[in-house]
Amino acid sequence: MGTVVDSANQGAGSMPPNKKVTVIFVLGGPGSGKGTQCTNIVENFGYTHLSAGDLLRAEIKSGSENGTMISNMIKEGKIVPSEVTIKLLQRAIQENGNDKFLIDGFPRNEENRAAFELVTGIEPEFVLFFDCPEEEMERRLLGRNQGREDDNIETIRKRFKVYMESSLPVIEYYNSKGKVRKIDAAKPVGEVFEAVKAVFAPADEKVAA
Ligand SMILES: Nc1ncnc2c1ncn2[C@@H]1O[C@H](COP(=O)(O)OP(=O)(O)OP(=O)(O)O)[C@@H](O)[C@H]1O
Ligand SMILES: Nc1ccn([C@@H]2O[C@H](COP(=O)(O)O)[C@@H](O)[C@H]2O)c(=O)n1
Repeated sequence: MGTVVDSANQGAGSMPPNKKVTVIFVLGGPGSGKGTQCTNIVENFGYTHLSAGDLLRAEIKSGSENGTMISNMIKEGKIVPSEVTIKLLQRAIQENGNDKFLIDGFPRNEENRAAFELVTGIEPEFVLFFDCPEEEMERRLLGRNQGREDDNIETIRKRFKVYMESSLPVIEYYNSKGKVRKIDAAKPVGEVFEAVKAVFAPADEKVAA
């Protein structure tokens, strides 16, 4: 795997000294299949999956003082202030023994991206981008059935708007740096994973070499 960040050189409030981490950002629209494919990547390539949305939902459940604010933002499909999400991601990385992380659903906007880089000093190895048409994502979200408060048509439409206006520009930013690995996510799960494997397998061989 290419650049591995040495945390000793990272920004203020970063990882413990000498903890080297490799980070891959997993991005794509709501319902594009990020979580589903992260599960497959974890099983096959030894990464730890950190979903920003899951961390925020766990924070609500924990009774944190930020819980109500986070819950309201999620119900509206809005993006939670970066400092909150970054703190959760940092803590999850620090507490985990692994050194390879899939960060799913982050960065969601330019503020997320710039603040994460500033605070942690971490640059992603690459960005795995699940590209899926909106009508397919909508169909999947309406059928997900996991009791999520934001999987209703009103909030889904708001999430799509935020994705188009705030998240796609972040993907474009990384694309301009040659860091985006784009996957056709409209195909069945197994076919999508075949394309994902092709991205990870050469990187894994490089680590072994
Ligand atoms: N390739 C696929 N074909 C059909 N259904 C899929 C595919 N990938 C995932 N799904 C289903 O679509 C729904 C959304 O998938 P998933 O939760 O992985 O998306 P996500 O991108 O993580 O969503 P979110 O950003 O909202 O958390 C789930 O019910 C999942 O089982
Ligand atoms: N970087 C992020 C990620 C997520 N959120 C909020 O959580 C909602 C659900 O996210 P999923 O990735 O699980 O779909 C999302 O709509 C945001 O409200 C966030 O604020 N910042």
